[in-house]
Amino acid sequence: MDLIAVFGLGHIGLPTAALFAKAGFEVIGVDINPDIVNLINQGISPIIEPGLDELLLEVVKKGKLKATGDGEYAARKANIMIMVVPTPLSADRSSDLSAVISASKTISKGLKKGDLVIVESTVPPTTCERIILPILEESGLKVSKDFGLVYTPERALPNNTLYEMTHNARVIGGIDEKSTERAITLYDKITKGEIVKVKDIVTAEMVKLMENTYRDTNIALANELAIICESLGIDAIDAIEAANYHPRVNLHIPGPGVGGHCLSIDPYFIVEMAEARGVHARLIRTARQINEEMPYHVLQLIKDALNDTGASIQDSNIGILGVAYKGNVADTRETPSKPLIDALIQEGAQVVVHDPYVKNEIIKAMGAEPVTLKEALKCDCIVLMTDHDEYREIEPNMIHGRVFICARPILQPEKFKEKGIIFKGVGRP
Ligand SMILES: NC(=O)c1ccc[n+]([C@@H]2O[C@H](COP(=O)([O-])OP(=O)(O)OC[C@H]3O[C@@H](n4cnc5c(N)ncnc54)[C@H](O)[C@@H]3O)[C@@H](O)[C@H]2O)c1
Ligand SMILES: CC(=O)N[C@@H]1[C@@H](OP(=O)(O)OP(=O)(O)OC[C@H]2O[C@@H](n3ccc(=O)[nH]c3=O)[C@H](O)[C@@H]2O)O[C@H](CO)[C@@H](O)[C@@H]1O
Repeated sequence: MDLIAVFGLGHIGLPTAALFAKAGFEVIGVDINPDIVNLINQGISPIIEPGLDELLLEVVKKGKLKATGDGEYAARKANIMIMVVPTPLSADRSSDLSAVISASKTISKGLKKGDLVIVESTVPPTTCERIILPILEESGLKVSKDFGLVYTPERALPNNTLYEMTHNARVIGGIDEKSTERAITLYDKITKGEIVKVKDIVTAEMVKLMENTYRDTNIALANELAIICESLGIDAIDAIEAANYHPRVNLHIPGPGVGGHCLSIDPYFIVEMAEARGVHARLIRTARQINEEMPYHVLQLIKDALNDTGASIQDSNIGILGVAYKGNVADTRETPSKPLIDALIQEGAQVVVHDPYVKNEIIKAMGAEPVTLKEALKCDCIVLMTDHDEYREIEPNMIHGRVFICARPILQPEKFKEKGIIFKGVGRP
């Protein structure tokens, strides 16, 4: 049986490694962070994800999954290498492929005849052929003749990762038929969903970006419609719900912006590649701009609501509910709460934060003071930014301040307004 090395033991790499280990493979997990390696070798997951704690403990106890910081050793031992390292944006919004380049160099040092390299990291189209392949060939081996190369996007939804990783359709595109077929046989061992073979590696890279761009663009549409509904004095959530009764309409949910390591980044990978070819991805770029401006729309709602009470941001304390990028996760990457907190602090507000999932040190690093929910609800102005389930239980009598800004449509405005609370929300009249 193939020995698999997974490079990058994060939100996607760790569940992937654990699932292959559970399927019976010997798996070596590689990570450059020694704390992550240590925790995993004790069977402790550094990531909060339903079902992962139990699965990890089981495969580590059985000796099926071992973590290491020594990538070269792992590459020499394994015959299948899966790359799931991060691909963030640089400050100028171009792709930062430094982790992909570094992992490719490590794999190249241990590459052997007959190996298969699989890329799962989300990358701009052509990255596998243009950047990863030449590094792998620095080994002296030739692709197709000596080793295989495949791109397969991961599309699991955080907070439902294990289910979606095994049940979603899996798209696979290889550098040649042999690579593709070998990857199909491999992923078939952990996939109950359909396996979709695409013609080439660039198509597979592009599929991933198209999916997230579709979602980001649709959320931008919902956000723009929400702002228009606010100006009309009508409830965008009611309107969207009614519109979605149409059999061919599926409007998304407006909110305070789009966060996470995927939707807020991946569309820029398309923009980057399009621009390099002289194509202007106008819609995709505009959608990003609309979503990135949403935290400042929330800021305006706060200002307007405080103004209604004769107060201002400078003399108010603000309680933010939620800094995770979405409900019921601990991930704060690209969270819309961060630009809002920055803007509030810059305008002189006292900012406290409650988040049941996010560690206090992460909240402090954002420049805010972590507090309990009870304390946050005592603030002059409360701003609900994340749709954690816990916040769905908030009742008007739990609130001490007069202003409640609800950036997610998870509470009924009327209930709060009836009690004299100034309630404003994205898309709410
Ligand atoms: N998080 C998601 O929901 C999701 C879903 C689908 C695809 N993706 C893509 O998967 C990739 C990984 O995302 P993630 O959310 O798992 O990231 P993550 O930050 O949670 O994990 C990445 C891990 O890789 C490690 N790492 C960095 N450089 C390394 C190197 N050179 N060698 C070995 N390990 C290294 C880091 O220490 C970290 O533990 C990204 O390209 C992302 O776009 C993410
Ligand atoms: C195409 C798709 O489904 N891709 C998924 C996505 O996972 P994700 O967790 O990043 O996705 P979302 O849940 O969409 O959240 C993103 C942000 O958008 C906000 N949002 C969402 C819906 C809405 O109607 N209104 C909103 O405002 C939400 O609060 C949050 O900030 O990318 C992963 C990595 O590539 C994929 O693997 C995974 O399949």
